[in-house]
Amino acid sequence: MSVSHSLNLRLFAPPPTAIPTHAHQPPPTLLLPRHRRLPCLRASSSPEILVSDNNGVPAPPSDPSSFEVDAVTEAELKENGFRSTRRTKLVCTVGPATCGFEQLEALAVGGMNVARINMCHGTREWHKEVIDRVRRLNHEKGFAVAIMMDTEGSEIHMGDLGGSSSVKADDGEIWTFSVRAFDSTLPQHTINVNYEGFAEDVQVGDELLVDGGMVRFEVIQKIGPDVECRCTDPGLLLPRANLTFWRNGSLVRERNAMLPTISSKDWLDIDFGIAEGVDFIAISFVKSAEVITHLKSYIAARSRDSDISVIAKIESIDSLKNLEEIIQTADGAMVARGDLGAQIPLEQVPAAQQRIVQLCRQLNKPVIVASQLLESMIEYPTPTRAEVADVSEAVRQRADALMLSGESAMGQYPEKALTVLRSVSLRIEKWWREDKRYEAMLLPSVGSYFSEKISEEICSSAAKMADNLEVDAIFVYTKTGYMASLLSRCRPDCPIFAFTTTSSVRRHLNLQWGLIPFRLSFSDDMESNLNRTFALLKARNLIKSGDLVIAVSDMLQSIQVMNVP
Ligand SMILES: Nc1ncnc2c1ncn2[C@@H]1O[C@H](COP(=O)(O)OP(=O)(O)OP(=O)(O)O)[C@@H](O)[C@H]1O
Ligand SMILES: CC(=O)C(=O)O
Ligand SMILES: [K+]
Ligand SMILES: [Mg+2]
Repeated sequence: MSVSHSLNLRLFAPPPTAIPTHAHQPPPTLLLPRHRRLPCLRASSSPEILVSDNNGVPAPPSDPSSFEVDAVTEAELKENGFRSTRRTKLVCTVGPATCGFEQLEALAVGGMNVARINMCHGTREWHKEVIDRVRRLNHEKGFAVAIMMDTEGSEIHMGDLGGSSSVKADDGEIWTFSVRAFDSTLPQHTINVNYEGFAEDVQVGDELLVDGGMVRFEVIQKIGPDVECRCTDPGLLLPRANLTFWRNGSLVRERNAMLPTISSKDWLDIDFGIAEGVDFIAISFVKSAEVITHLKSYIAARSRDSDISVIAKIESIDSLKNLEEIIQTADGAMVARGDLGAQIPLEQVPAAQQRIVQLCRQLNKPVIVASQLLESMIEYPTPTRAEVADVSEAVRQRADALMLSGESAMGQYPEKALTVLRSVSLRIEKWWREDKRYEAMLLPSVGSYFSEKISEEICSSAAKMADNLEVDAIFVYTKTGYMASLLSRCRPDCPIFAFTTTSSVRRHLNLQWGLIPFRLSFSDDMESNLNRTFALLKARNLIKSGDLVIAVSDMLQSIQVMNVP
């Protein structure tokens, strides 16, 4: 059976026949089976994976076989079929444990969708090498791994540990926190602090928290630029770990509230990110929406055709206060639980996470849940049960992406940690589909223009139809990626194949839930696009005759339901 039904909603150029221009108007036109009327394009003998340009430059539209999908997606689709592809996306922080080409390749093969570089650590030259390697990987192997640059932000943190990757602080030990610049090696039990005003601001009796309480000290004495502290909660000190100090049970933040969100060093890093053409810039310690607006206009002025997305990291009390407008202004958000847990009581972090994830979905912005998902795997090859439960909860909340930090940057088992994220995501997604455990979420309209509202209606209808008809996949043809994001937002049961014309949009879509992005040069003629896609996918055994597909497009604003011929 090869049946196709189509509903076309055209806003700007209505053809002579009566075509409804509004969802509330007369019933959709049901056209006759399409593929009987159409010659199916023959698949070229073996359509090559088009090597990615990786700078967002579309492939020449004249190339008829231009089609880009990575080997891992391809293998996954072939092995397990559409239904069991992973919907939750995975972000890996790249550090000394994973910066080599083979290590990066292993992560890409393991499911890394986005590589994060943290400008708190390493030099720009180091980061440039990582970016170049990821680019090469995309170029040579057809991956679409996006690059996210994370700014340092101007919070108080420790310095490097004189070359050590970590140092143990034991109970009762006396450590010196100092703003002095030591020119040779650090004296024993001494930690550098980056903030000049540190010794002035802290008081004897204050509690000093490293990484939000992973290690705790009590301030016992101030001697000029040095602050002597006693370790009260032992643990591992990591280079450049964040520091907060607490007095009478509250966070002391008058001083660091004066520090700018984007420091002068951050601006240089941002210039670097723009020059390198990273896909996402994640801004640490965002306090208000203004800083996002400011950064976006800076990026726009610096690179006119840049499509760098700005991700707001929610990791401070102020960001929670201004949450809605921050998310509204940004292109996405990160639940940065590491620092967030240092600013609000730990028991409030889960509720904050749930609120941020829900709000992002309502506002149609991708959201990443980050930090300590598999913290114990920095040292051990298996996660704790509690960590698996935490990952499951983030997947169940249907966050767009999960992120590894220390686990992939400097841990001993980066690939194993990624495997855990992948297998837990797959299992929970399956459980949730089979048991229909999700609560329906009210998704308010987000578009400002009528055409955007039509797109929203089309996508929510298509997603609902896909669930009710149990289709195998939704195909979306989208130049900007907007229609794909609207479909992803509906979190349908089936995967969404997103066909887009540029590598840059393809990489951006790689952060969003349920999207399998392909680069394909297509035309405004949906019938020929569909036939070409079917031919290309069939030639690679990615789909087969009879698969039920819903296709939508942002050029035509249409919905079509059909069996693959
Ligand atoms: N480029 C790098 N070079 C060296 N070490 C790194 C690098 N990136 C990360 N790390 C190590 O991995 C750990 C965890 O990384 P992560 O990106 O979470 O940093 P973080 O310092 O906790 O800051 P943030 O709050 O920005 O996440 C770091 O504390 C650091 O020890
Ligand atoms: C990711 C990050 O910055 C944090 O958790 O603090
Ligand atoms: K950072
Ligand atoms: Mg942080």
